[in-house]
Amino acid sequence: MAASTGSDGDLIDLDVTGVAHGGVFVGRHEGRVVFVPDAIPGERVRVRLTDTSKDSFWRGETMEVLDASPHRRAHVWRQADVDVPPEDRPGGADFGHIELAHQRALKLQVLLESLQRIGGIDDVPVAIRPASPVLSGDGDLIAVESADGSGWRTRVSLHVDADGRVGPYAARSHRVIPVDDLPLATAAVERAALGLQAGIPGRIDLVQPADGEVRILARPAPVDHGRGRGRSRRGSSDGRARSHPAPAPASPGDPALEVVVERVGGRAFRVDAGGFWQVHRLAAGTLSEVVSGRVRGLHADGPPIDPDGWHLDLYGGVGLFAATLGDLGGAATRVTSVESDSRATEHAGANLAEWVGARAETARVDRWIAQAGANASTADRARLARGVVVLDPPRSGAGREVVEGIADLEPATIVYVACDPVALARDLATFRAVGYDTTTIDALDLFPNSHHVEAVAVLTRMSEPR
Ligand SMILES: C[S@@+](CC[C@H](N)C(=O)[O-])C[C@H]1O[C@@H](n2cnc3c(N)ncnc32)[C@H](O)[C@@H]1O
Repeated sequence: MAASTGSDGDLIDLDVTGVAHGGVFVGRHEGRVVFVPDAIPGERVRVRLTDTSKDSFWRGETMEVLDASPHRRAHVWRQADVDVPPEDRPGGADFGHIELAHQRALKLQVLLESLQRIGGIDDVPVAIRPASPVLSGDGDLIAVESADGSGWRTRVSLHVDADGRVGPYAARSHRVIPVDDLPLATAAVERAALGLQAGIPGRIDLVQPADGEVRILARPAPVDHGRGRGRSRRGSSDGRARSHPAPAPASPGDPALEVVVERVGGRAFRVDAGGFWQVHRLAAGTLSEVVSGRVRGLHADGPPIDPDGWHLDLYGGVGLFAATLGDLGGAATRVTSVESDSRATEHAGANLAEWVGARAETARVDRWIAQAGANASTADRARLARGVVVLDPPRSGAGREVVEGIADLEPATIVYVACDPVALARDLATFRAVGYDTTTIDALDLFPNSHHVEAVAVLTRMSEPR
């Protein structure tokens, strides 16, 4: 078939047939793949082409819905709806126009397709579910996911541009969009955000830890002494996200370094206000519960984790999953949390103080694993082989070197907590090649109204240790 012709700015009508990784939808125009946001499979939409530079696919933006899916609803964020000009739609809620149950079905589909296509995994049943509710000791509901998936963000980043505008970035852009509401944020974060006055250009993080009080962390953009030529502090005029200067790192006395407390069940975790903590108000509890439940499920007849094992929490942050393992193993649990951020490690040390065998180490996981592989004594290797390794890497995943290094330690069980389906699928394929089978995968909707999905995969060793 002759290749279709088209230019940026052209309008085409597109039958949307599928969902792709990254919050975009896909259709074909005269045989050529076109990716568009703000649509739903089954819809016919009018699209303005925005990138026709590639032969293999084009990109566009949805201007109008010609034939709506029965799963379309009024966008949870009014300003992000399809009747607003695309350049004025704030980013961060790219599934907000879809009924919540159908959002979950689409996320599950993306995960399953990644697992099959990239991971070669098609024999593990996977279901998706919302965040778990929090119950009181008497079983009363204390906190629950909202019916429309709003009000969950305890952390929000806004931006101040050079003209003093405050707001989120527009979708796929570094253009600041002033907004009237922030429906994904908790009510307190939304209130605080909408009350912000413009300050110096840069980022403003709003954080609501367990005490309920919102911290406002101003992160001015670093002064660019000419080294960042070609990068723009005001964003690029074509509306696409490009290289952007990161805010200056926190310095002593910075409110980002204030120590706040987060709670999971009855347990308190110290964390820097500007440090990493799960964003959804129910996420840390949900993930801890799933990890704990799956590990317990492997050993229904004995202790949930081997009391003689050495257990690891890799990419451990302030020790959330090390504590989960500690709760499973009891006071003497030997568990090590490995994390590259030294302040997070410091907090992990305090958070894990009740376990005499717990340690928190500041290191890059790849280096720590390589050293353990090279230097562990025979006794330590035997303990590691009886242990559980939890890993919760950033979006890019763990990668081949880390996966092979973990496999070299031959732990009995691996629990992989993932926030990117493609990176997870790639790493699971590597794990399989080095002797680990994926036995269960739980998909969790911890980012409602966005395309993001969390997954917890459990892997077990295929054969006896060497
Ligand atoms: C997704 S967070 C998980 C943190 C923790 N498991 C939790 O749930 O609170 C990933 C963590 O990995 C850390 N990190 C990123 N790259 C790392 C690396 N190469 N080695 C060690 N830690 C890393 C980050 O600082 C961050 O704390």
